[in-house]
Amino acid sequence: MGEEANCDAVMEAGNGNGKAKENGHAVAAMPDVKADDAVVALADPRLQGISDAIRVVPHFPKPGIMFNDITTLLLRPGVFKDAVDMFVERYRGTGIAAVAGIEARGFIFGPAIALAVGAKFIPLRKPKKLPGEVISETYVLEYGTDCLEMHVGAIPRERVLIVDDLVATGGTLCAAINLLGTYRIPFKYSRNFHLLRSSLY
Ligand SMILES: O=P(O)(O)OC[C@H]1O[C@H](OP(=O)(O)OP(=O)(O)O)[C@H](O)[C@@H]1O
Ligand SMILES: Nc1ncnc2[nH]cnc12
Repeated sequence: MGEEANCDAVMEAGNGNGKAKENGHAVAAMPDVKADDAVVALADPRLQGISDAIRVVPHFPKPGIMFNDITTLLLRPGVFKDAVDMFVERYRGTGIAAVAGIEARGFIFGPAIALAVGAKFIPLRKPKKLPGEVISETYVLEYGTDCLEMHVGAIPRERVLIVDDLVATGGTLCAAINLLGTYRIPFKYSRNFHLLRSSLY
């Protein structure tokens, strides 16, 4: 331990309360992004198309939830490609050795990004899906609790990009960070996690 932080937490294509759709921009949870990068990202014309392609379904799966449905984006190959490309362009050549995708929607975007940046893919799965020895992290969602698991043999010692479709409460992303950090995140970085957690909840 004592090494520099080497796990980037990324991604969303809308947020859970529909505000990302209101301002017309996808919101990215990128704790390592500098202000200048954020301005460039918001100015990217592809973001409007991505935002427009995501259907917002009110009161699904229960009253009060504004559900950001990415299946409508997947029906438009050009926009789907834009979403993948934006992450590939940001992370290609940055030393990402592994992409960790969160089940299930992180499995839609993660492998494409992994292949394009030349990284391996690590599935972070829901409980009782992985056959080998696992480590687990339970977390709270907008509509219940859940758990993520990762094969012990997949624990990366390298720079990892976490990919999912959306951040709502941030509980899933924090669980993924905790899971990846179980054996390798130094104290210095844990403090950053705390800031990330605060900003997302
Ligand atoms: O920020 P949070 O409040 O944690 O919510 C975001 C998570 O919720 C959704 O997944 P969900 O658990 O619904 O599972 P699914 O991908 O299998 O539909 C979404 O794909 C994120 O993983
Ligand atoms: N508002 C939302 N839309 C889509 N998926 C979600 N997962 C958690 N909250 C969500």
